[in-house]
Amino acid sequence: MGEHATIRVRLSRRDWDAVLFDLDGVLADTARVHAAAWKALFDEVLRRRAAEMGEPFRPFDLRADYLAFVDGKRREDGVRAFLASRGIVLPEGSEADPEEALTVAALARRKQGLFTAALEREGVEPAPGAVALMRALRRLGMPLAVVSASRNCAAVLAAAGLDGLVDLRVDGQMAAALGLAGKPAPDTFLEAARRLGVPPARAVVFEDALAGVEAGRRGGFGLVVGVDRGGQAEALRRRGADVVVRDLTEVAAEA
Ligand SMILES: O=P(O)(O)OC[C@H]1O[C@@H](O)[C@H](O)[C@@H](O)[C@@H]1O
Repeated sequence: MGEHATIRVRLSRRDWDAVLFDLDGVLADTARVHAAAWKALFDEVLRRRAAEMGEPFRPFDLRADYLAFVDGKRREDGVRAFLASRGIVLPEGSEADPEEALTVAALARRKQGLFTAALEREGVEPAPGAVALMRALRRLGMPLAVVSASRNCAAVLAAAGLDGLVDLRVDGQMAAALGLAGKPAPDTFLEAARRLGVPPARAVVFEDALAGVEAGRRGGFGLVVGVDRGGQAEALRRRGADVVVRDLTEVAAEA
């Protein structure tokens, strides 16, 4: 990306009353950390399965499988959706399951261990353009929320130095406490709009996940901006993005 990005979206305070951002892959560069943790988890399961069934090992695809089945969804929904794509249905299990159990609960817990370790190893950076756009919007008095499926949302926001820039966080922990359905259901975005006191039609959603743009569209948000980290612009449009940008350097704030 050159110094002067093409501006594809201009957000004015006259047109919009709030902006709701997804976190991983939109505000922070953590989508790759999640994807790598998912791959480590699933490849181990798939290897075990292949050995048991005498079948060839077909690894988790960091790009295609992540984007289609896991991205943007609650942790347990990601476990179920990817394994279902390989014809594998596991028992739900419970928090009491041992570490190596083949249950949804045990796999979700292992994913968290892998994610935390990777985060500590690699750190988190804000995504390109995120800080500048958030600051510019705040100067205009635009309320900003982060709406994420992640139960690590608060920690990631803080690690990326973005926690002081948002007015509201609706994350995986709040969704679990309130019983809100995860993306692609619109519930978490609608909860954010409700808490900010703005009608969805006057709010903008930024999302990089297919499940996320679908949630924005189903929620009746005024503008759904897809963020394409590479190669899925068309798919984002089909699932509900009104416009697609490559990153937040292509978005400007205007009075
Ligand atoms: O496991 P967590 O941190 O609660 O996050 C759930 C999901 O959060 C989403 O934001 C990510 O796109 C997914 O990769 C991740 O699995």
